[in-house]
Amino acid sequence: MRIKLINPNTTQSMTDLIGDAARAVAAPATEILAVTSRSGAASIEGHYDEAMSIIGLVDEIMDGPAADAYIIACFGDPGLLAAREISGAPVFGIAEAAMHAASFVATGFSVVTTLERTRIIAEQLVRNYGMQHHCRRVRATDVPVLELEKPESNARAIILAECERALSEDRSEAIVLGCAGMADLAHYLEDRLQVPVIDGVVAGVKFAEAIVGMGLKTSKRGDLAYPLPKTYRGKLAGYAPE
Ligand SMILES: O=C(O)C[C@H]1NC(=O)NC1=O
Repeated sequence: MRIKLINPNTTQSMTDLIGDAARAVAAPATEILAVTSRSGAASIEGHYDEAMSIIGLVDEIMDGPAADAYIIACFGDPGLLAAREISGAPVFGIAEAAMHAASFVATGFSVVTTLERTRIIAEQLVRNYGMQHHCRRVRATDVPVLELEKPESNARAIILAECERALSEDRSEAIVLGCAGMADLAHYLEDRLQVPVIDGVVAGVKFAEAIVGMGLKTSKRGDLAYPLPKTYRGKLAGYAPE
């Protein structure tokens, strides 16, 4: 099967890191196609960045070789429901996938993400996904997304310390990494924390393999049916549903 992993920000180095994490766990028969959005923000850190990322995400679903499943590799799961509308193939957001994976291996988990403003967005996702009974707390580290890959940011140590506080203060038994750019930290953290540390990229790949393997596709009844044909005007005229 082919899984298309879409980084909706426009930073290729993050896509490379995400693709490596996905390929490390993909089954031998799974092809991982990791792509970077061709339009939008270098990093997605807020509602406006998320909104502006959706056209680039849609382009990646509409263009190029068809995939058996799509993964939105951004912890805000931007455009997840719109992507499910336009795709027959299953679409996964890494936040939703990571939270469900954590709920299978721990009674309670904490999310450790980047900025305070994305912490608030992640809290909204917890409620949207019905994870209030499993997620003990969402924590911010104040490490900007693009600083994660810079050794001088000391991101590893900062994130490890926040995870340790989560285990001691939140009564959590697992950690969800709240940014696709943390995908390379899961083993480092798990070795030191001795609890499950879930990266949504990995969770997304394995859930995609399972759902596709079950022969399931996105329901085209109700709100996830293909968009209604209509006229679009202005800059988005070319995106009119046919
Ligand atoms: O909101 C965040 O901090 C995480 C989110 N932003 C981004 O560009 N990739 C992400 O996973």
